[in-house]
Amino acid sequence: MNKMETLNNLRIDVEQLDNEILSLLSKRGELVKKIGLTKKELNVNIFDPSRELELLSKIDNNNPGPYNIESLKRIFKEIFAASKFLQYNSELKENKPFLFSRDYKSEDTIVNVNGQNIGDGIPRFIIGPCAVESFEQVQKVAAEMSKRGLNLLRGGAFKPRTSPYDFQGLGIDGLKILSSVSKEYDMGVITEIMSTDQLEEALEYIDVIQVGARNMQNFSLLKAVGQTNTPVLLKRGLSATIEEFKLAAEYILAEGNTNVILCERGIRTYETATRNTLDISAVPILKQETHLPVVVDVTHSTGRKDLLIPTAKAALAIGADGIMAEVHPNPAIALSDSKQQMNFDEFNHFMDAIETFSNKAVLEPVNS
Ligand SMILES: C=C(O[C@@H]1C=C(C(=O)O)C=C[C@H]1O)C(=O)O
Repeated sequence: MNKMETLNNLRIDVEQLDNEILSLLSKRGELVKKIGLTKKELNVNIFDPSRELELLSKIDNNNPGPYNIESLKRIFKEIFAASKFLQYNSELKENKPFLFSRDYKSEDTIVNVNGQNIGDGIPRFIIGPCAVESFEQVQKVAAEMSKRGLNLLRGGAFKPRTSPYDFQGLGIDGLKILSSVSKEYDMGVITEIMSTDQLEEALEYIDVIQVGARNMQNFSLLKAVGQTNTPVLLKRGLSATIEEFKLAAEYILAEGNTNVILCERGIRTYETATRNTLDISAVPILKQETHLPVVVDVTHSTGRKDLLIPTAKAALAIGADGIMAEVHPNPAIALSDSKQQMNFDEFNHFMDAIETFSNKAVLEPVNS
């Protein structure tokens, strides 16, 4: 046998052993999963450091060589870590699909807000000023929306501003304005609540609680809104992955509130041409992987009025259930986001363009 053949034969033996190690690891994995389920019944922790130390010391005592004990410890610590992962995941994945998932519920969730079924296949429009500034300001916007048959009114009363010196919103007075205007025009009110202590009082005035991007992982707020029956519009965090976004929704669903609407509002990237980068592919991913309605906030994702029409068209074309956009009677003097809110002419032009587009899309479906 020449040297090359010897090498090949040795490698064949190594592969044989690798297969045996794999099958032993697989058997170990199955045992570890059973241990995990037993621990769950006993209500004890998955991670057991003293058990791991005991196993490492046995490995040290029984080590026949040639590997040194430090190498073996690293290998076995990896095995322990993979085993704990199996135990945590067998609990989550095998016994209980995530409540947001299509595995848990295959049909689309439809959230009814003031007679509008968000998620039923018809595009919905959530329109209003960035911040509530006065009764007249909100009333003017509502009147303009009403002319177009729109009845989902947004407006911020509690404003999470980047600078503490910027306008922080009118608070409860802002909610009262939203509520009385919405009664006058028969509209549903969507507004952001920033903390649990605002929640109870706010519920008297609003129809949809918005959890803003900066609060997407405020877990106590998510749990608190989950304990209500009021629909929740959950915005994607500034730098949140889709996985983190879905898990934030899970916090709300796990408390029993099934009326959750997801809102893609752009994410932070290196790109500076837009305020945020609209992650348009998040829409079909969320539609595939969750049963929840998905809306796109074209104002915050772009921060540019010239991009509102194309991004809204793209959002609807790719499967969004609705569009959120900001409108102000006089954006130049708005107390927040003055550059990105539409005035009434721009708003009507926007709606004309989107209505034509979505009717056309319905009449002439694009064959893929
Ligand atoms: C399997 C167990 O759970 C964990 C994983 C271990 C392992 O892979 O051997 C050991 C201790 C625990 O941290 C166990 O407790 O026995």
